[in-house]
Amino acid sequence: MVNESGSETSAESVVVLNPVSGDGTHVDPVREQSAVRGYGVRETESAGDTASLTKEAIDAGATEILAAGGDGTVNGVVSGVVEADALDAVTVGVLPCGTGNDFAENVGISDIEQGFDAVETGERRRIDLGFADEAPFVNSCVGGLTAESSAETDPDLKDRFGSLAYVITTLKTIPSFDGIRMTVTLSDEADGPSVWSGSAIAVLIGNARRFPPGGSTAANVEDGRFDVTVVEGDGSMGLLETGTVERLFTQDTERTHRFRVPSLDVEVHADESAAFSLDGEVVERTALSVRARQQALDVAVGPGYDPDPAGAGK
Ligand SMILES: Nc1ncnc2c1ncn2[C@@H]1O[C@H](COP(=O)(O)OP(=O)(O)OP(=O)(O)O)[C@@H](O)[C@H]1O
Repeated sequence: MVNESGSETSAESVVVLNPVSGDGTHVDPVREQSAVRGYGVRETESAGDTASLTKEAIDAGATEILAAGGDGTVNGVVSGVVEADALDAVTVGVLPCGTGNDFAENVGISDIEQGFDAVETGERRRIDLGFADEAPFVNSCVGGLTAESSAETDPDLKDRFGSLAYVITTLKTIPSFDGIRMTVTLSDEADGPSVWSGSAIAVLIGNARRFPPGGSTAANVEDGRFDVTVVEGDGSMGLLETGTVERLFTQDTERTHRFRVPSLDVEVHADESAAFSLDGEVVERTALSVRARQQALDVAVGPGYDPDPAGAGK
């Protein structure tokens, strides 16, 4: 099959390749493996391409789309599947080529070869998909201070904290910070809504990723619930040391509030806005409605996938 721009595409199985993910060393191996295994390759040329290339491939008949990149690329591919209205028709695979690769890790895929193998012979699971208003996210939606550009964020911090690294970078670089005044309305069919209101450093909404005080960062991603952590600000926080900031997000303190709910609404109070990072893609908002759509996304998972990583439905 030949597309509008004249390049070859494989109709059914397409790799959407971000050549600038990670350190770029993945480009040749991904191209080679795709050719050997008979996949079409669509390569992004600019930041907004991932979703549109995915949608084009689906419109041309693709039923398997492999995201070759990091978490931002997975997010772009899933956005393209949603735009094509193809959640019930398409399986998403992941070839981990980014800096952090949180999502790949949480679905049990550790390298490029394993990503291809998962699509060809692995198990398919339907996992939860988060929506922040209309925008999907697979890993996490992290709201906090207006994030500094991702370029300033240390790759090691990104590796360990994923999207949260942007908030941590900002906290470490601003001279003082009072917290963002917000109201978080958490809804659970069983218990009805509950409300948290106050000054927050960050609100962390995990779908495939949890933000626990130690232990695994993988979440149960088939239970239709988010792991939500609100980290409260005390109104007198000065420039913080790296260790202090990291402890805020890795330990349970009197400032940490945890919830497990299928939906929540975040409202940032008048005259403030917050940056929300959806799998690392940053948007500014004063209000956000966040919903889990249970088992909405079909994913080719690897041998290390554990549907209930923390045990007993946690
Ligand atoms: N051809 C391109 N040129 C410039 N930017 C691109 C291109 N294709 C995609 N992007 C952008 O690259 C960004 C980062 O991609 P991605 O998250 O996959 O890699 P990463 O940051 O190295 O990994 P991770 O998120 O796992 O740490 C995304 O925001 C995406 O929009």
